[in-house]
Amino acid sequence: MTQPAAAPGRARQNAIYSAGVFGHHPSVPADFAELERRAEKAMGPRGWAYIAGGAGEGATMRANRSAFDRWAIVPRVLRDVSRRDLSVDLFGTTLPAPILFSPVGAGELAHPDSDLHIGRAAADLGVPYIFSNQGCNPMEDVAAAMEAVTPGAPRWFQLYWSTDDALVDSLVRRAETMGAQAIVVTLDTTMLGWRPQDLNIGSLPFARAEGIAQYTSDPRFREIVAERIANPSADAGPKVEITRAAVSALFSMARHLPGSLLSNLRSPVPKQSVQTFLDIYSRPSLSWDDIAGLQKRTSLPVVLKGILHPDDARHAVDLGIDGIIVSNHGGRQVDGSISSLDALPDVVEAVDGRAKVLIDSGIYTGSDAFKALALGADAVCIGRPHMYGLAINGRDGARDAVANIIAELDLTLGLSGHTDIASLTPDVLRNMGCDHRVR
Ligand SMILES: Cc1cc2nc3c(=O)[nH]c(=O)nc-3n(C[C@H](O)[C@H](O)[C@H](O)COP(=O)(O)O)c2cc1C
Ligand SMILES: O=C(O)C(=O)c1ccccc1
Repeated sequence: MTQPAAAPGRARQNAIYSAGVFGHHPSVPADFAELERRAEKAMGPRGWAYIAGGAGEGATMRANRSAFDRWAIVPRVLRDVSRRDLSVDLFGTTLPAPILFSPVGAGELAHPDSDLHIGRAAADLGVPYIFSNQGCNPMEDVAAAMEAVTPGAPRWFQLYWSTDDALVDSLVRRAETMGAQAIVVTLDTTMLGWRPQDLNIGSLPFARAEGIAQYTSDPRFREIVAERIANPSADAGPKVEITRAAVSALFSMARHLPGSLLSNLRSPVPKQSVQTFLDIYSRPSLSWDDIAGLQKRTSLPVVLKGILHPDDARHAVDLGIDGIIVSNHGGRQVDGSISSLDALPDVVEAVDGRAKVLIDSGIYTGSDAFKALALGADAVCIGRPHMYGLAINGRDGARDAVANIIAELDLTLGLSGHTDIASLTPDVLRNMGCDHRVR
């Protein structure tokens, strides 16, 4: 029997091997270790520190990876796996695979116009791109770029809850208008974690106006900036020194700022935009009441990102939340945190089918995705791999880094004796209790 066109594993292998006959190399390496090495070479030191870096001594990042090694797949044979279906339903949309692009801010450190390229990469694959609130391109531009590739290409919006509620409303309205299918509220970054790689070189992308395009393109944000310029005493919060690079980065986004102000190079707008962002982007006082309020303010499904404790998961579903992303932010926030995979089974049990459960942090291969799905995730989100692909080869690199994970997931599914995602349960794994891989 011929393989259906939708089987991504063999199609991808065939494409790579066939191109190899003509001396063409794939756009990105097929394994994570080499992907990471090549990305480091492709990025500048500030980009590498920010994107690859983690919290503290890196224990959470290591835990995210080693958790996968404690679970072993126990393959079954002779089950006719010639036809496989990776599709899953999420909030009324059928996805070709249970995979999403995690929201990643300040991506321009890896590649100019990062979000446009990632958006096109996600649209190529037909899997959702969760736009970051700390994006480098306004969400409307990214949505348009995705539409140009595939009309209706799925996209979600990730929100950081500002101290200014009118800004929250404005961002949510814009997300609804640009066609977002869900709002993801990130809960684990109300303050920036302790990040030695960035601290050691004194680098905070946002202080250089990297990753603030959703703000500088927002009418409410501009209003706040204008108010602060008119009334400097309204200016609050710790001051940061705004570099010349930040000012020129903001001027390069000229079309998102009032032209009259930009025509004057001594304009206070760029400096005030950066300072305003730093002052208001996040509210550490955020509580469950705010989340309940948000559900009343949008018709879109609300997904909470950064949940690790089953009681928080229970609280979320009791409020009628539509989805949860089990995540420790890729190990970038709390050093010594539980890994996402270790947190997953208890969260799945607490949610008990009342909401969708997604996971990210340390999912770098198709085998990792298989294990997370078997432990009860409805879908998995991919963070650094797509950023590394982007750094190495732009849109094609971002696309192929994720295409490789989908391809390996498809092959792992079939080679383990399964033909669809729904049939994956914890029974397909064995807990080995400790690292069992021979390295
Ligand atoms: C460079 C970088 C920037 C990130 N920016 C955001 C962000 O703006 N919003 C957010 O919710 N998560 C952000 N995250 C976290 C990711 O969404 C995701 O949780 C994490 O990358 C998953 O871990 P992984 O990189 O090991 O796959 C960022 C992660 C990285 C690596
Ligand atoms: O770097 C991050 O992981 C991130 O999500 C973030 C978002 C806003 C401000 C600082 C960091």
